[in-house]
Amino acid sequence: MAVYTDVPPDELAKFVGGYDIGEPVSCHGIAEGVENSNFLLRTTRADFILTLYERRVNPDELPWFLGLMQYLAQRGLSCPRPVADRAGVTLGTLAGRPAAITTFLQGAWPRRIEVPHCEAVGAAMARLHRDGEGYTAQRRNSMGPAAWSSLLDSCRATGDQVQSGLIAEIDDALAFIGPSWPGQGARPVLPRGQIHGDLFPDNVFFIDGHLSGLIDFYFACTDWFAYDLAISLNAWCFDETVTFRPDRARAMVRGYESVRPLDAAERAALPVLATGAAVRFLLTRLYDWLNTPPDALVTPKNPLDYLGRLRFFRTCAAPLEWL
Ligand SMILES: Nc1ncnc2c1ncn2[C@@H]1O[C@H](COP(=O)(O)OP(=O)(O)OP(=O)(O)O)[C@@H](O)[C@H]1O
Ligand SMILES: N[C@@H](CCO)C(=O)O
Repeated sequence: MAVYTDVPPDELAKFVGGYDIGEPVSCHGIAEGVENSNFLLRTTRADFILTLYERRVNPDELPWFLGLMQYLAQRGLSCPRPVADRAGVTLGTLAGRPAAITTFLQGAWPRRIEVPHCEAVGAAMARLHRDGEGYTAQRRNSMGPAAWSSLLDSCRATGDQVQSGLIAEIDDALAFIGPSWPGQGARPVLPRGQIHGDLFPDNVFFIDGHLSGLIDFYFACTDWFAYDLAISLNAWCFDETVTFRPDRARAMVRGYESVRPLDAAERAALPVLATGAAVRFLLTRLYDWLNTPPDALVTPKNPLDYLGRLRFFRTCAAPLEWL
């Protein structure tokens, strides 16, 4: 369960009193997620999400994330909208943590992924890329290639306990990715802008098979659009046995291109971008696996699911034959 910080009732009442959203009726910790503490806050007027920012979020960057969500929501993208307090401020402090209240999004994430989900996610991602264009403030990808070596170093001593040879395999992948990444040497740069950066199934809500919205923008950043697609190809297009599902991947790319066609350089870069995305989530999962105490109220995700993805994408020739 991802509730790292308890909120005393008197502090909650004082905090909510700063907003014009009614009186708090209940506030329950939400079991899902691994990054932040999330609560379903029910007031006399409506349901909201209360988030206390924990681990990987740099508090100085919170105004950028909240501003992006506000901007995208104003352009019609269905995503949580930060709620301003009576002074017009969307970011506060609660129980010693940075905290914000956002609107509650109806729907549920798909427990069983079907091909049409993938097409809908592709289209929604492309709309996010298009609609984010007027949000000009940039945020460097703090989980991009520049961060991977030090993450790997922090796992180096104990990583092979998870699987023998794992660290050497990641070292080898990084040596391949480094010079092959867009913008390196003669490699072309790609179209870039605001990306979600973590568009996994548990961050996309559906109602009756229709996509109802996107949540969790706290890894959003300014990066190659095609890298966002590469992240979601990893997250959505493998089954439970970590077998690649080309039907899902084709549907995702089709959905994406119904809004924003990929150019030739983006298509050619997809294998290395997908390899990099596999390394990124393998590393963060590995770090969490090695550093989460057994009695913690959060269940770390299995890093080896991403080793399977990494191996798959490393064997793909460019351009991907299934596109
Ligand atoms: N705006 C929202 N509307 C409705 N439910 C929400 C909203 N935001 C979060 N939730 C609920 O809280 C859960 C966890 O939220 P979120 O994914 O943002 O947490 P996280 O700790 O950042 O997780 P992750 O591991 O995906 O990074 C979601 O799966 C969803 O059930
Ligand atoms: N979506 C990530 C967790 C949040 O960073 C994962 O599944 O590894």
